[in-house]
Amino acid sequence: VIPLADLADHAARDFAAAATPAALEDAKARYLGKTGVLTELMKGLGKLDPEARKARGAEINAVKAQVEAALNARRQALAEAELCRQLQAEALDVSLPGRRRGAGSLHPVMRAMERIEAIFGSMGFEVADGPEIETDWFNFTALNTPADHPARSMHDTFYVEGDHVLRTHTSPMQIRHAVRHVKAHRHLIDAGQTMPEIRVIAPGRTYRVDSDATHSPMFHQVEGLWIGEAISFKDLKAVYLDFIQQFFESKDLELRFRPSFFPFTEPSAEIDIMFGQGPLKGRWLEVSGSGQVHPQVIRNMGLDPERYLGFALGSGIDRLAMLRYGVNDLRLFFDGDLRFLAQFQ
Ligand SMILES: Cc1ccc(OCc2nc(C(=O)N[C@H]3CCS(=O)(=O)C3)cs2)cc1
Repeated sequence: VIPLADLADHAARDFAAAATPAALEDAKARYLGKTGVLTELMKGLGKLDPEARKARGAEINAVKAQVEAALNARRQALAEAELCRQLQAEALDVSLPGRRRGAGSLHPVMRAMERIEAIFGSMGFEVADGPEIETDWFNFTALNTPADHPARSMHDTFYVEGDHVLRTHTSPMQIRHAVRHVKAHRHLIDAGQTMPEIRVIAPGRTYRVDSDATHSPMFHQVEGLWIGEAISFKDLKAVYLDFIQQFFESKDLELRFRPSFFPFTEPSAEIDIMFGQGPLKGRWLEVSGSGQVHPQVIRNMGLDPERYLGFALGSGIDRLAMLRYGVNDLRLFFDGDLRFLAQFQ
């Protein structure tokens, strides 16, 4: 049995040893509960005479108050310890940088297309647009491609119902633009006055039945057309050299024409470039086709080929983008893999 005088200290040590609120409630019960020490002492008061009971009762109440004070102090301490633990556990480091919401970005082929449009735009070329599903006339016939030409075959061209095709190049847009331009200036032409030159590029999606590391069924082309009364190969070379130097941001590159054949140009030439530095240094790279627009195509625009002439060129935008960005597999452009695309933020 603990003497009354030591009870408060004893209880305080008991409460201090209680590590959790539940343990503290158990310790509390030992002193203040139904069978607690203090409760038993109070019960013992009944045996005493009134005088002694009053005095003893006061002594017990004084100790009870000390025990309750010790109990509340411990409750407070446990509550603060719990709060401190929570604050530690749930602390937010407000100095951390915010979580970025990944910003989208333009696809590398579209970046190349916009770059090409800006460069030709600075040389006075308009940008034509037109349907991706084309008629046989605009995709082949108007471009002097004979009925039995291999390009028309099913293993090269996607046919959709009727005699429509998925355009195999962006040339149809050039023809459409030229026909509209000639119609709009018919009055000047017939009056023997000067028709404003046709100076247009036609960038866009094109489709061919082909698929490997350097060919995709859908790819992107840009074609250029400059028609006037005295436009020749020298203009083509000047325009193309300026374009390609700006596109690759380098004057340290050479350009050469290599004789070739296209139904819509005569004479025709492939254009190769060679970088003076970098990983592709010293290698001739085919980048375009070009030529003097064929007289029949001039006629199909509604112009007299004895009076109007000019050049045309065509380039694969995906190919130019691959060269500019060092991409070695065309299919990477179309996989939609964010690890690849994020490099072009
Ligand atoms: C009215 C009109 C008249 C002539 C035209 O000639 C467009 C031309 N294209 C090429 C050419 O070689 N193109 C290909 C090269 C790479 S590619 O991406 O496969 C397309 C040469 S001349 C176009 C429109």
